[in-house]
Amino acid sequence: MKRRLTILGSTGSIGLQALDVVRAHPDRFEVVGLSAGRSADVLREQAAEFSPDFVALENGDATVLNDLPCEVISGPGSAERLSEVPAEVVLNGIVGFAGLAATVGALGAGNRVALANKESLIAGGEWVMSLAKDNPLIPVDSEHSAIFQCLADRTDEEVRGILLTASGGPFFSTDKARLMEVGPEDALAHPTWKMGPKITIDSATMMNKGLEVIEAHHLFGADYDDVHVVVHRQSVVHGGVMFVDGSVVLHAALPDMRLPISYGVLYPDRVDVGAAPVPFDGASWTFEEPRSDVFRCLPLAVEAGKAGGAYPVALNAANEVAVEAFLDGRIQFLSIADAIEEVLATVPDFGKMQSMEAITAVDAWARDEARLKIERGVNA
Ligand SMILES: NC(=O)C1=CN([C@@H]2O[C@H](COP(=O)(O)OP(=O)(O)OC[C@H]3O[C@@H](n4cnc5c(N)ncnc54)[C@H](OP(=O)(O)O)[C@@H]3O)[C@@H](O)[C@H]2O)C=CC1
Ligand SMILES: CC(=O)[C@@H](O)[C@H](O)COP(=O)(O)O
Ligand SMILES: [Mn+2]
Repeated sequence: MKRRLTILGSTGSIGLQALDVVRAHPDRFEVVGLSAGRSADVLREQAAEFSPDFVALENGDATVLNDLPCEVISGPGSAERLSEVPAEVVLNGIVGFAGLAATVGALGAGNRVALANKESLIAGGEWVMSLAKDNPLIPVDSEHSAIFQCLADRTDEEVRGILLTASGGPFFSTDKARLMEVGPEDALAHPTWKMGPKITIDSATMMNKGLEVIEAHHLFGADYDDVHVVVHRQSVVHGGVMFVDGSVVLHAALPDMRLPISYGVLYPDRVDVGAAPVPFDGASWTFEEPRSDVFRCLPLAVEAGKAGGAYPVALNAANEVAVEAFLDGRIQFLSIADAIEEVLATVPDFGKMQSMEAITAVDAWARDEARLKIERGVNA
């Protein structure tokens, strides 16, 4: 049976790997829709190969799509409109807060969501989970896919905690003096994963792990103190579940996003995506404590998650602005955490985050605040 699949962000790292999965298993998929941000030419080529019913282009020049034999949606809100088109599964591979509207759109339309866009859960939190009550939300983030697989249908009473592994990024062993000098090129050199620029910088600051703690809290209903981050430099063990009897079930695979993507879109089936098996040839697996004194984004995120309400929304927005500023060479690497900390220190009472309007208002406020603080010199 073919699964009717929409891929949002088909021109990005997650999207391209999802299309590799479809290419490897054409008998398993019918492509309903593909969406891009600006890359109209790439989207056009993808449409020619995968014959979707719809393409959606959020920001680019859509005229090159005009002669495609499918419906073209273009302009702001395109991905959200595509997310609402009936599909058996919508893979959300959009980067950043921009993905929230599409997660909400897909869930509202009754479509199953395979979620790579973790920012949806950071900003949308309980509200998104409440929308997902009747529709499954399948995690695609590698650690959460791992944990989801380890949990299977275990009950809350059996589970003591969640184990979230972190690669430690390119700077795990770098001293603080050197971290004041590292630039975008250094930070984009992730040791184990090849990903888009935003998440790669998040991995280098360890904000990615902080966002993933919040993501695990929402997806699995885990208390923050029961989500344990451990640095595992090899990125082979992706996560685990700690049980009340003292045992831990771990998930291992070589670092290859085609695995969690294929599992997420074909759940509960598993297929061969051509990944190499985990070698048991004497290679060591190591586990270490995170350096939260240097990588302050991790504790900042956990604090924001615990505070709840507007705090995780503001954390996410400030982080997006600060990462962009770092990539543009406007702030130093360590100033990413400074900018976020300064924004979090001034969050007013925004009330409950139970609608797109409420969340968008906090997001816009925090972006303005972060830009102001960066302009005034967060490095000073
Ligand atoms: N890459 C990975 O291995 C992993 C990624 N994730 C998460 O998955 C998400 C995607 O990451 P990744 O694939 O690395 O990111 P990329 O930057 O590689 O790709 C982002 C995709 O989103 C599209 N896009 C960007 N802005 C908008 C917008 N405003 N509206 C609609 N579409 C937009 C881009 O389109 P275009 O390029 O055409 O402008 C592109 O297709 C992130 O949330 C990330 O944290 C999670 C785990 C692993
Ligand atoms: C592949 C994936 O899921 C990323 O989120 C990955 O976890 C990033 O690596 P870090 O562990 O360095 O954040
Ligand atoms: Mn991850």
